[in-house]
Amino acid sequence: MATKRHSIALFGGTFDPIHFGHLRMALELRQALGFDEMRLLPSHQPGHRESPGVSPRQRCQMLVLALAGCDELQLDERELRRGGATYTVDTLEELRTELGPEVSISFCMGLDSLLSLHRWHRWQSLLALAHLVAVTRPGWSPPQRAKGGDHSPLLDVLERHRGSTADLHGEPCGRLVVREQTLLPISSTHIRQLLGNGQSPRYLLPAAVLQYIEDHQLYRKQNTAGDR
Ligand SMILES: Nc1ncnc2c1ncn2[C@@H]1O[C@H](COP(=O)(O)OP(=O)(O)OP(=O)(O)O)[C@@H](O)[C@H]1O
Ligand SMILES: O=C(O)c1ccc[n+]([C@@H]2O[C@H](COP(=O)([O-])O)[C@@H](O)[C@H]2O)c1
Repeated sequence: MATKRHSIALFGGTFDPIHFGHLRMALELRQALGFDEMRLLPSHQPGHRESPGVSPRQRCQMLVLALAGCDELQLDERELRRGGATYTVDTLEELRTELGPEVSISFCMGLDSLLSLHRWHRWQSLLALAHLVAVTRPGWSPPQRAKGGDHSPLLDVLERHRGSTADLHGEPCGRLVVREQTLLPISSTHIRQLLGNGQSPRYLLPAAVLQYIEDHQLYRKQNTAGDR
């Protein structure tokens, strides 16, 4: 029978800005899957999408405010410290070197992120470094092979590595767990749109984060560059 080893979960994102959807997902995952640590991991410069509208430092400050007083979630700033284009495989390699081969590392994401995994930098190396945990989000269905369906490298890998919650604790890496969880229908895009239209995103994100956005006049229509 598998023994429980120290387990660290990472929840990576652009967090532009952080909102209650991210925070609830991270907290519920930690509670439901029994991770010893759950770290929010803001990316520096996502290689796969448009540059965020505010600076990495500002996104990080909003995370600090969002996590204040919460012992169950931590902030991991390594991607911001590393700078440059952010690739998850680099982060996992760095962590694996730091933590050694036995600690369980799980990289958590929404299902929308999992569906584009085959476009991530060196994606085939990810499961040799960590487990992947994907949470279903309204409007997205888990990947499925069509009857007599095409060859899909992503589906092949996902099927081969499918595992259970127990595997996340019994093994250090190499399993994919897809978990159904009620997700709050909130997105950073919607929050940015509200602010851009002069409307309040109140109740979608922590009050301290909204106060920071207002104090620094972020996400206004004319403000797209931030203070990089
Ligand atoms: N409402 C939500 N509940 C749970 N997870 C979410 C939610 N929104 C995004 N996520 C997940 O959080 C991670 C980081 O997402 P990201 O920072 O891009 O947030 P977002 O709200 O999707 O932003 P944007 O609208 O700018 O794309 C991704 O894995 C994504 O699937
Ligand atoms: O490494 C990659 O190529 C890669 C491509 C897309 C997304 N990611 C990571 O997935 C996480 C969620 O991304 P996003 O764009 O939804 O914020 C975040 O930690 C990104 O760094 C990583």
